[in-house]
Amino acid sequence: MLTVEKANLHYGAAQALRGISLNAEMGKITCVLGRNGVGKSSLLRAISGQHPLSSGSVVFNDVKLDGLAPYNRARQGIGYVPQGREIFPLLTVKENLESGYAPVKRSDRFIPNEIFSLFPVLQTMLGRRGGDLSGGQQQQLAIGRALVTRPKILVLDEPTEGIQPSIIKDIGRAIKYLRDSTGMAILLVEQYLDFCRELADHVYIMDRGEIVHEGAAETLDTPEARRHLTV
Ligand SMILES: Nc1ncnc2c1ncn2[C@@H]1O[C@H](COP(=O)(O)OP(=O)(O)OP(=O)(O)O)[C@@H](O)[C@H]1O
Repeated sequence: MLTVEKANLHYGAAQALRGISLNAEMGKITCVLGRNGVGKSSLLRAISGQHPLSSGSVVFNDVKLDGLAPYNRARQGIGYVPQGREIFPLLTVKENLESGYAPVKRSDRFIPNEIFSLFPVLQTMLGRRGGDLSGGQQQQLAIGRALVTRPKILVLDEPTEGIQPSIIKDIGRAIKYLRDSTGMAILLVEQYLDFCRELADHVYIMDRGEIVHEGAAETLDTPEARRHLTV
């Protein structure tokens, strides 16, 4: 299980996370919802090691991650799919996938077939440049690249952002498959309510750097939860 405890994070004098505590359990999909700018990406950057916490801690399967570099967190099993996907545009799809080899041991340095079963388009486009793919295909590639690192938890930053509905469905199916077949934990932040309602086992809502609601996916339909999500 991933546990974030009393996390505070600053950008200079500006505080983006204010005492955030949450859990993401193995074999469960945990969604963090919230409007623009409430600190969702900052939370994931803190978990993946892209930005340090000012105080508080991140613990994964009893290992304290604070102070570990991103590649060492990847070795601990944290697979991070960043907002905007961050595909290498001039590298091929195959090379982009292979860029996930860095944290894995030599014997695991191959692309698992499962990735092509989940996202067949990646197999047909292996020789194409990452920058030539559509936004939805790049999102699939970014998830594929994270899976190459053999994660125990997949951490996704707005996987539906700017993506057409048919590919959103494919991505939703893939996320459910990964939960059910591998028992990995999935933690995703989103603004797209229906996607979370459909997928989540547990939800949190953030507002201005704080957790303001926590519960089962059905609780998203309560007036109290809606109040934090409407613009
Ligand atoms: N590198 C940075 N330097 C300074 N302030 C930042 C930086 N990154 C984010 N912020 C600020 O921190 C706050 C939280 O931003 P964050 O990106 O975590 O929110 P978010 O909920 O992910 O928003 P979005 O949905 O727009 O991605 C915002 O006020 C934002 O302007």
